[in-house]
Amino acid sequence: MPAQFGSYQSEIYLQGMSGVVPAFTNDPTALESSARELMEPGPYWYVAGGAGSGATVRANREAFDRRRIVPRMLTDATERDVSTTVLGTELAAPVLLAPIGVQSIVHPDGELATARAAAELGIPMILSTASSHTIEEVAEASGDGERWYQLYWPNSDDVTVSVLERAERAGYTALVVTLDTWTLAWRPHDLDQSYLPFIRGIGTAIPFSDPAFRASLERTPEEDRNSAVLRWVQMFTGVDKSWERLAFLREHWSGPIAVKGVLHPDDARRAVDAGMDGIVVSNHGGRQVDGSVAALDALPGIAEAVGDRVDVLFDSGVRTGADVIKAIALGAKAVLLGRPWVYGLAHGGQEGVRHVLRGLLADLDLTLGLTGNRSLADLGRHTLMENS
Ligand SMILES: Cc1cc2nc3c(=O)[nH]c(=O)nc-3n(C[C@H](O)[C@H](O)[C@H](O)COP(=O)(O)O)c2cc1C
Ligand SMILES: CCCCC(=O)C(=O)O
Repeated sequence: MPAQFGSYQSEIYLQGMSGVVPAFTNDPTALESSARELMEPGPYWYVAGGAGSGATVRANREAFDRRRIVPRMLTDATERDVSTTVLGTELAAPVLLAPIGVQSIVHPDGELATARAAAELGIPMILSTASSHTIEEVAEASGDGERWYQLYWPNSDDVTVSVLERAERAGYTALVVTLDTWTLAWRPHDLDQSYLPFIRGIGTAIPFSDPAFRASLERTPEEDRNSAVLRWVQMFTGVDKSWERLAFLREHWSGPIAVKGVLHPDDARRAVDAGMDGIVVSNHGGRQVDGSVAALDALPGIAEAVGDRVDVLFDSGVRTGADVIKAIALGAKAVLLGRPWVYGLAHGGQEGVRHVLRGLLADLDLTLGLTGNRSLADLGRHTLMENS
């Protein structure tokens, strides 16, 4: 049975007829504005901010706005199917939750709330290595939901193996290895806060939970929390790796592996040569290289370079159903959604995340139909027109 996400709109009509309006706005821009009012400035700017002048955050949106969809008429798109398969996982819609760290600074339930909302809707959550709840706690919260794990590749083989084994034992199937944050970028908002929000969020779980990591410390996190957090940052960022070293991860992870943060077609080819199963075209939501190419502008060249040898995923700037359609038309199999559901989390924990995801899925389904398409396979470069 194809999922009929568009029926969400009918639910809203019915609510309206009984005089009830939704608890949260359906407008992503308004949701971000009210999150800004709700959240403390430190956590808000940690989420919303970008590297340097913010040029890449803006470029990501500009690249979407520059491309327009050309709708087709009388194609009988009354029934749609937005399902797809990515890295061996069957998805009801081409959407996953991007890995987002330290979610407890946004809402006390953090990753647990997000995992529950994602599982309710059948959307895989990619759990960040920088999670403020442990791998095992989040796995339990996700029930029978699909689980993917994101790796910040530690500068210690023992810790790497320990973290990967824990994730596999907890039922995580696919691995996403983030390449673009081997050190944190120049982020003025966070520097102005001395990274306090991040330190607060990371201190709640990670330094305390991994046995191999604990063994690497001179004093336990309970004795010296600040040193443990500092050690975490040094160990989980701090060192660039090589393409050849990806073989080590392959040895220690039995499921599919994707690399995240690829923006150049030659790097995409290297990922294929290194035996990766997927690539996430991403500039980390504009948080790493100020002035970087917009991720959407990098997507077509990469999709062309790798063909169907690996699954191409995309993130950075997706806000609406139309954005998902544009990314798929340019060669992505699915997209990762970042900040919008974090603002949902700020508004109402699990309920807020669910609200954002349901809205996006309904918008995608309706917009696909209204553009005259019945499935994702109908989309391609012909779907879009580029404005200069
Ligand atoms: C607050 C925040 C924390 C993030 N933490 C991680 C992380 O722990 N690991 C990771 O690979 N990417 C992380 N990212 C990047 C996202 O996975 C994703 O690439 C980005 O948010 C996509 O851009 P968008 O927010 O514009 O949709 C983070 C992004 C934000 C906004
Ligand atoms: C070590 C970095 C963790 C979070 C992250 O990826 C981000 O803030 O963008």
